[in-house]
Amino acid sequence: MKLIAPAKINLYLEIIGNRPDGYHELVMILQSIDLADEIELHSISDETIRVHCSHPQVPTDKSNLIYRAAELMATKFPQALAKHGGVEITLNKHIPVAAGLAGGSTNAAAVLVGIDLLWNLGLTQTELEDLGAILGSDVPFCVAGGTVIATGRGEQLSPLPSLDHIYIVLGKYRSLEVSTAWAYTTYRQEFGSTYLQDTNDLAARAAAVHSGPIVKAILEKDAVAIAQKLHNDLEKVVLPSYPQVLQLRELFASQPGVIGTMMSGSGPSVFALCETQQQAEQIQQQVRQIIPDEDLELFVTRTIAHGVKVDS
Ligand SMILES: C[C@](O)(CO)[C@H](O)COP(=O)(O)OP(=O)(O)OC[C@H]1O[C@@H](n2ccc(N)nc2=O)[C@H](O)[C@@H]1O
Ligand SMILES: Nc1ncnc2c1ncn2[C@@H]1O[C@H](COP(=O)(O)OP(=O)(O)OP(=O)(O)O)[C@@H](O)[C@H]1O
Repeated sequence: MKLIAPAKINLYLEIIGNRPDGYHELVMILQSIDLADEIELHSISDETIRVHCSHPQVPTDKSNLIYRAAELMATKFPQALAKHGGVEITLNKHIPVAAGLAGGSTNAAAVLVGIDLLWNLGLTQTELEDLGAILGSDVPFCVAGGTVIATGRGEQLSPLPSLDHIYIVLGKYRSLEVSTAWAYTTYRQEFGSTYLQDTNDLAARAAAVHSGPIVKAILEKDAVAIAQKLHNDLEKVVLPSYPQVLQLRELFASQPGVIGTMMSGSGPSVFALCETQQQAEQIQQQVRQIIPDEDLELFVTRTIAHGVKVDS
């Protein structure tokens, strides 16, 4: 079985409070993009989990989110494991690693969906999302995909009408990795005093985003209005610490045809929104001429309406 595991960008990321579990209360708008990994998955006779990936930055031991997703399914469904045997999983990596694009999260989501099908478990999407939440805050979204408002620590999903064919130029320096935990911890240290405390205030803030300008623009499929309302609180701590990311963001913003630009998630990926594929390709070429450094990976991709799916 072969599955497609799309990456994501954050069109909106607001940190609104602390949680008792040490995570942050968020209001986000997550968007699936065409840049994706491929996951091949098949049953093997013994009850083991084998992970293969040739990417130098991706571990193939038990720390890999692919392994952890398969292990979770084996733990939750021991009878199915005994009946069908273990799984051998091969990851063909295209999504930059530790980039703010949910690379590991979407791989985990693909394994949950794939094993559900392989073992004929018949799990609902909500059940798969709930299993995903055990593995990481972005995994439930990666199961669902499309255009979604996410609250809580990112696992409470409220789907929006999907955006597709908004074109994107995405840039990530191979040598840069940003720890998501570092970004949130640093944000808390610097801005934690602004956090909302009361549950009702948190709910009111989430509702305000739901009825606010960027969701209105999404409902109207107004790409220019969406691009003007992009937001990411984590830029406040990542950009000052990573000047190359700030430089790339400013370079994107200066290119004709770019309607908006933002860092994705905890970075260091930066994306620029464009209205046509031709504009995106021209911007990619222009940026490559300005920054010939091969350390900078540049992609042209687009918004899509789905998350993890079986490759037809
Ligand atoms: C930055 C984003 O990618 C935006 O979509 C997500 O918020 C992070 O999603 P993720 O990488 O799946 O996050 P997890 O693997 O669950 O958590 C990684 C670390 O990020 C921090 N974290 C994550 C989510 C959240 N709501 N609050 C947090 O403080 C925690 O320190 C946690 O230990
Ligand atoms: N399947 C996987 N693919 C990529 N990285 C993985 C995987 N499994 C574990 N990792 C580890 O997870 C770390 C974070 O990688 P990942 O690509 O998921 O970050 P990310 O895209 O920033 O995630 P998010 O946007 O959810 O914060 C990497 O440093 C890598 O060592």
